[in-house]
Amino acid sequence: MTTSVTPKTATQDLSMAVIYHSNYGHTRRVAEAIAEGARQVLPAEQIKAIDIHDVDWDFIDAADVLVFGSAVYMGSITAEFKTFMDETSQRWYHRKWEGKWAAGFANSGGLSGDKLAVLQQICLYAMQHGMHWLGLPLMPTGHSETDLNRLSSFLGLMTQSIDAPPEETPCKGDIDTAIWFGAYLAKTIIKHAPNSV
Ligand SMILES: Cc1cc2nc3c(=O)[nH]c(=O)nc-3n(C[C@H](O)[C@H](O)[C@H](O)COP(=O)(O)O)c2cc1C
Repeated sequence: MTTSVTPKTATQDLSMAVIYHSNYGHTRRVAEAIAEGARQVLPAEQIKAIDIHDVDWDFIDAADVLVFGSAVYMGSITAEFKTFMDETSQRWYHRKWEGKWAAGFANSGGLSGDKLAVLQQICLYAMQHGMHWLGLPLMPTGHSETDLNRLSSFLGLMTQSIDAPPEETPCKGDIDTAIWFGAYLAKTIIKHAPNSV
C-alpha cells in the first residue's frame, strides 16, 4: 500500500486544520473551540480554523489531522461544503490525503436536526480519501446545556444553535465538548506519532 503522507518525526511539528462552512457564525464558533482545545496540547501556530471560502490549501495538505464541519441544511452538509469536497477530487485521485487523521462535526438548529447524516457524509468523504477516522469517545455527563456530549454523539461532534448570536449559542456544554474534542484529537495524533513514547 502506498501512503502519500510522510509521518512527522517530532510531535511539536504535528498540525491540525479545522475546515468548516458557516453562514451565520455558529459552526465557526464550534470550529474555533475545537482549535482552542487543540492549542492546549500543540503549539498554537500548528492549529488553524479554516473557512471553506478562504482555504489555505498548503496548510491543509501538510496537516496531520483534518477536522471537517458543516452547518446542516435540509438534513445534509450545505451546498457550499459539498463544493469544497468536490474541489478535492484531484487530491483524492492522487491519494494526497491518504493516511491522514480525520474527524467531523455538525451544527444545526434542531436538537437532532439530522446531524448524524452530516457526520456520515463527512466520514464517508474521509474514507474516500483513505484517511483514518477518529470519533468522539466521550460519555455524556447529562443532557442539560452545561453537560458534555449532551447530544450523545459518538461518530463525531454534534452541536446545536438557536436563533441567537454565536456568542450566546451553541450552549456552554456544546462549546466545552468542542474544546474537549480538539484536545483529544491533538493528544491522539501525538500518541500515534512514530516517535511517541
Ligand atoms: C436552508 C437551511 C436549511 C436548514 N436545514 C436544517 C435542518 O435540516 N435541520 C436543522 O436542524 N436545522 C436546519 N437549518 C438550521 C441550520 O442548521 C442552522 O441555522 C445552522 O446550523 C447555523 O449555523 P451557522 O451559523 O454556522 O450558519 C437550516 C437552515 C437553513 C438556512
